[in-house]
Amino acid sequence: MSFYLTLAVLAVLGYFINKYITTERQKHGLEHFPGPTLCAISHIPYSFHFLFDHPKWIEGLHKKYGPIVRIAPNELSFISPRSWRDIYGYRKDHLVFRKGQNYDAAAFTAQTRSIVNEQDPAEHAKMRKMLAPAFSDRSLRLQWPLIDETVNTLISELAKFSTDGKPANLSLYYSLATFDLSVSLALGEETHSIEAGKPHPWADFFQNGVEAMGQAVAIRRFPWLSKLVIALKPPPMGGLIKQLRKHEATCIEMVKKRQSNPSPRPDVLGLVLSANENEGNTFSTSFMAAQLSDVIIAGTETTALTLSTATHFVTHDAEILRTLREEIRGRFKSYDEISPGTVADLPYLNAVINEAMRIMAPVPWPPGRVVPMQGDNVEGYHLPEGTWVSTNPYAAARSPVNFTSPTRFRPERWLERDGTDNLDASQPFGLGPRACIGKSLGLTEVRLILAKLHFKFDVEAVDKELDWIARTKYRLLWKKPGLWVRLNERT
Ligand code: HEM
Repeated sequence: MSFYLTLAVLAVLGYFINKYITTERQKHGLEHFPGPTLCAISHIPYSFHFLFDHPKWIEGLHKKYGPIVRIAPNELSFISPRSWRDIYGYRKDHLVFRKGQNYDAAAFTAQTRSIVNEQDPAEHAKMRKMLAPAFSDRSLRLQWPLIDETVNTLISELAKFSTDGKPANLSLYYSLATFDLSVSLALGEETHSIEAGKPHPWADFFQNGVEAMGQAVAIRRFPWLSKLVIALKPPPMGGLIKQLRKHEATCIEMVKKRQSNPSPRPDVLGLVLSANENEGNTFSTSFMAAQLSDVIIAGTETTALTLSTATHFVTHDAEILRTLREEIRGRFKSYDEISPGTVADLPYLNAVINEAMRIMAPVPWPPGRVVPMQGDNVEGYHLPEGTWVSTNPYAAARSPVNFTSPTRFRPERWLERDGTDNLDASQPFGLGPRACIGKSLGLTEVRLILAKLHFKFDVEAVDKELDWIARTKYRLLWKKPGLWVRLNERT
């Protein structure tokens, strides 16, 4: 009897679970899209993976389910070049897809909106216009001497390793250099972490605080949990929230300091203030600090990761290293000829950089957007209003649907006239109105550092077996492993 009773209870339970799953699957009108059942009914898988391995998880889902995957109850992930254009680009007679709630977890959101997290397209356009004068070609030219000076400091410090015959950890030195560059170019503050050979105290935030933002993104998908965490501040969240507040206070202090010492130095703050003064615009200190915090966060580890990925793959392939060296050493007769103005058109160097950003997208999270009023088409499918969508930068650029031998580092694919790769599937700087405002600056930094490095030194990897992709951990941005090299200065 008890056997039949158990069977009956299980049957009823099974019926209700099945009914629940079917109802949840159909709730958002996305039941026709493939994906794991748990993702269709719960945010748990998305949030869990957001804490640890999101890009690699999404890459795996696309391999299993195809080019469109339902990754959360109300959310689809895409990988095609067309989806980049549909979701992020400008389309005639279409509304802009605004940023989704993932961006609410950024620094300063409790006080003010900023360029990265502003969701309203009209408000964002105003902010972008306000910051644009600092990122024009003219401004970049004014910043060239500042960039050159910091890169020369980096190369001089690295030369000491060559003299001492000790290996250097380029992962570390790239982060030190891009941090010094970002702070100097944003705020005019000198942090001298290259010379110190270790991160500036403020730079701690850029690993741990950014990681905290990633945790906040994961938690915010469960509003009750989010409230609980804010109220109880359990470790490590309590410490990380404190660190976020400290970072905000540091930014505000630095902006105040710079505002009380007006100078003609062409840093972002100076350029923005003078351009907007002419227009009669004024901004609160916390508003400016939020913008500069974004500029520093957005410009530091993205650039450092690109440098590290490029260096890793170049030093693990003798043919690529030889071709790159020949191009750089063939183009320049002396070190002093290498400058921000002369490194732009080295085709093989640019191909190496494009390939590094393809194989390891520096911004690896899904840049989520929301389908606007009355729904819209993405990749030919009409999606209901409010659906969350993204093209996954990591999965798209590493998909065999878009690239032949996608896990192979092959700069030549960027130089082939009639190659078969869908190069447009790799969009490391994003597309459309929210694309990277610092693209030219970031590329100038990367080109200059790599050109000077390979002109000055023969660079040799210490760990020939290092698996860069496996050892680089996702923590909203990437946490890089050590990249140890021997540097032999050329005579
Ligand atoms: C290799 C280097 C870089 C890469 C790959 C990169 C990538 C990106 C991407 C993908 C976005 C769009 C993010 C989104 O939609 O959520 C973005 C936005 C942004 N980036 Fe970069 N970035 C780099 C360097 C820089 C630098 C050097 C700066 C400034 C100094 C910078 C400042 C910004 C800002 C302010 C935004 C927000 C733009 C907006 O929403 O209007 N980035 N970046």
